[in-house]
Amino acid sequence: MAICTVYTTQSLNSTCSIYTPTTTKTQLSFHQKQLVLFSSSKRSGSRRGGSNTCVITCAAGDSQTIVIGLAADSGCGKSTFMRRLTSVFGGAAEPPKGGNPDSNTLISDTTTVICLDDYHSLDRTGRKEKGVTALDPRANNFDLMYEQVKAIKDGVAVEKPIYNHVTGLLDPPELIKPPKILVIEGLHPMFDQRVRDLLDFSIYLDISNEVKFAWKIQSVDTVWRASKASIEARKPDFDAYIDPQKQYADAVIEVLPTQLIPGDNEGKVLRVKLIMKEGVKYFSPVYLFDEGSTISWIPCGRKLTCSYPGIKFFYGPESYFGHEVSVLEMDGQFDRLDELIYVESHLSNISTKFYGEVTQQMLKHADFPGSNNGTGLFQTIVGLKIRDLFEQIIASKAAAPVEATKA
Ligand SMILES: Nc1ncnc2c1ncn2[C@@H]1O[C@H](COP(=O)(O)OP(=O)(O)OP(=O)(O)O)[C@@H](O)[C@H]1O
Ligand SMILES: O=C(CO)[C@H](O)[C@H](O)COP(=O)(O)O
Repeated sequence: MAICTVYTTQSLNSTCSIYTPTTTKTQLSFHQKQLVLFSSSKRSGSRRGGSNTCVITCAAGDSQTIVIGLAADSGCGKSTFMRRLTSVFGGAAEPPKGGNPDSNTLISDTTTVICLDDYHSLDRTGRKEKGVTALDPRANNFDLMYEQVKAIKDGVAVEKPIYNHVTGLLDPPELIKPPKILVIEGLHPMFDQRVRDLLDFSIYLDISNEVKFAWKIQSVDTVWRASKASIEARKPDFDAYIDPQKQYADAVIEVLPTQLIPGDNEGKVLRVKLIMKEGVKYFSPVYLFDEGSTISWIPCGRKLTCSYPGIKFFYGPESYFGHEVSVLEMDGQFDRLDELIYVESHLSNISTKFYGEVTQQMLKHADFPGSNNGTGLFQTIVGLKIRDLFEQIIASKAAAPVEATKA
């Protein structure tokens, strides 16, 4: 907390203006805000407010960390999504320099991504002994998770534990300094209400079981039976503790088998839904052609090459866990990523900074899983929406006056 002493006959530096009703010395206190005063004979601002109120307006508004939650089961594309998100902000995301080589943290200029596995309270042996999975709340320390996410949000660095996925042990902690954007990704970012309330935006990756199996088979084909068995063993806890979090998410990316090939369960062609909650501050849902209408669109034709089974978009309003949402759906896959610009130009509210930015991002990461379908497209768009949300929050803080009563 910094103390700011305000003399009404002085002006503040160029980022601040002071409006005060008297010429007497006034003391104000700020949370995480330091104001530099310069002596000047000029008086800045004008009289405003009641006789007992000082108002200070500062352009500096980036002292508080914005917190984003990303929930999903393991192996559901969180890391891929994080790579797309950090790329939107520019700069590479890397583990903390000189730290534990098995750290789960990724730091870039703007973002720090921490993995909530680091709040496991039981290590691998401990879970085995107690007969609980990592998805069980009893295997996680929500008090510490809350305290540390709150501290970071308030601008205070923390010593966060590390869960080592190589050894299955809890390693000594690592220092996490408050970034501009903190992403907490993992199994439980929206499970504990205290942590949930700290989130400025939340996302749930909802991968259907059929698709989960398909992705596991692709990634570890030699032990796919074990993977399938592990998905099945985790399912009761997944259903009890992970899946219900999607009701709290501001955006859900739901991944299902295609409907374009009757009876298809292969999980190669995907039907992906972007479910966007209405009424979320600083977040305006994406729409296709005409906001609020219901539209089914097959873009294949002169401008978009589509081989079998083609591509189908859907857009419309729906209800999701009692919330009003907008849903954008894409079934099928792109043959040529450079032609994605045709689809992008028909979408609105995608928060790009220039024409074709979605297509540029998709082309840049063409080798990431899901780049030829709705998973990559919607992850990229959500990344752009988060950048927009961040910029709006910063701008609103810069514009917001700080009010204090005269001491
Ligand atoms: N959009 C996608 N399309 C196809 N396969 C995908 C997609 N996203 C992820 N996968 C597959 O799932 C695997 C896991 O992806 P990723 O590492 O991004 O998930 P994760 O949730 O971070 O996993 P973990 O929790 O195990 O760290 C990838 O290796 C890839 O084979
Ligand atoms: O669900 C998980 C989240 O990633 C992991 O299974 C959990 O963190 C335990 O990890 P490990 O299997 O490496 O002991």
